[in-house]
Amino acid sequence: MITVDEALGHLFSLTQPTEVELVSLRQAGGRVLAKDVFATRTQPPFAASSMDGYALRRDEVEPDALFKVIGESAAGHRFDGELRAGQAVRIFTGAPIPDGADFVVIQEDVTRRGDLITLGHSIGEKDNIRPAGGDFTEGQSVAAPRRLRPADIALLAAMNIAQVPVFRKPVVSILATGDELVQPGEAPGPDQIIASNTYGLAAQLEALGADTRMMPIASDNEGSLRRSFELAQGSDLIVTIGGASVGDHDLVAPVAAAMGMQQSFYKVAMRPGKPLMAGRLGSSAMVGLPGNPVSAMVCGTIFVAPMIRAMLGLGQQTAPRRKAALAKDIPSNGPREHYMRARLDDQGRVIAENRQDSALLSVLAVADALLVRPPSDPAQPAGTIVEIIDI
Ligand SMILES: Nc1nc2c(c(=O)[nH]1)N[C@H]1C(S)=C(S)[C@@H](COP(=O)(O)OP(=O)(O)OC[C@H]3O[C@@H](n4cnc5c(N)ncnc54)[C@H](O)[C@@H]3O)O[C@H]1N2
Ligand code: MOO
Repeated sequence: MITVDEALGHLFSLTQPTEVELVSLRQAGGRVLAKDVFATRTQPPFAASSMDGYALRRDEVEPDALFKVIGESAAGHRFDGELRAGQAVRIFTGAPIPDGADFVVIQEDVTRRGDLITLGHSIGEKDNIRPAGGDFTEGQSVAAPRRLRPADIALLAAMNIAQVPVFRKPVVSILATGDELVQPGEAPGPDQIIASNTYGLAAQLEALGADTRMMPIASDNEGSLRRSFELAQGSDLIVTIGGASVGDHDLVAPVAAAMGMQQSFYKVAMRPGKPLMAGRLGSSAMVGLPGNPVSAMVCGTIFVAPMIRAMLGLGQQTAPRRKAALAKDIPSNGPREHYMRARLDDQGRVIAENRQDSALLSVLAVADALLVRPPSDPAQPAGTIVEIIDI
């Protein structure tokens, strides 16, 4: 059996970033910027007022000074003339500073009568002017790769970048196998259960930016599995679930092999997730996840999610870990790396769930984190610092 890190190394060598496509700004949120982009303009393009008030000359500011208001500068409509000594221009937030002015007094500090204003006694030093280019200048870049957050979208919009180069969403076909499975909403027979982890995995990978396709459930026979694999052809990644172990009905590996899969590995020293398999099938990377629902979801976090990030050009990174203190003792671990389902208490300390069976979705659903136990880790008392992966 290989280690989790070795398995990840193999999985990364099966992936490559997808091609670059241009999408409109409205479609770009959450996508990964594939090329550096450059501001096509300067913002603000002119010195602008940051307050509603009066533009005038700084060297004329003194208590009780009197000015004549000679016009108005509003956002979108500048004052066309030039301001001279003793003059002020009514100005609003975002409006261009008139030529000749270098200071804005906020209207709260001014008394106006007709077209005359008198300054108050506590004007201060702040000029209330945003200089041209104070936010960004033409040619300034936003560097790729970067997952575009709402703030990035606003910045690209301000830079007048309407079409954004992003990595194409990797197409992931998800293929459940097993005679016992029916889709949610269908009526299961007496020996059947509902396919669940396929839906969990699809939600997980969609949230990361994959375009997931749910294949029909394959029955436990060669013909059915073959048809499902054929339907999934051309995907960037084919993820099978179930049929990965050593039972008589575990046909994923033999059928994939008969269809030409070049296997990179089978079995990883981890718990849950031991019977993980991967390889290349035609033009697709293929990962065979174990069927136990929690095993499939944990492998989704530890293996498939990093593959998707790599395909999206975000580099080859393991699932992010952080440190936390144990709130309760934990028993010794066996020979495989263990990803225990765990909760965080209100002080951020971690508590391993009592029941760790890889069939228990209700336990996974209330877990906040996976507590990572190294192979053969001895029992640990409360207070020990451990590594966790937020889920
Ligand atoms: N003799 C051995 N038996 C098993 C071993 C072993 O090493 N020797 N490994 C165990 C481990 S660990 C796991 S994990 C499972 C993995 O088995 P498979 O990948 O072959 O999965 P199945 O047998 O098809 O299913 C296991 C379990 O999960 C349910 N299942 C399957 N697919 C789905 C789905 N899409 N949604 C919900 N539930 C699903 C299935 O009904 C089974 O209950 O093997 C152990 N056995
Ligand atoms: O490793 Mo299996 O994935 O424990 O349930």
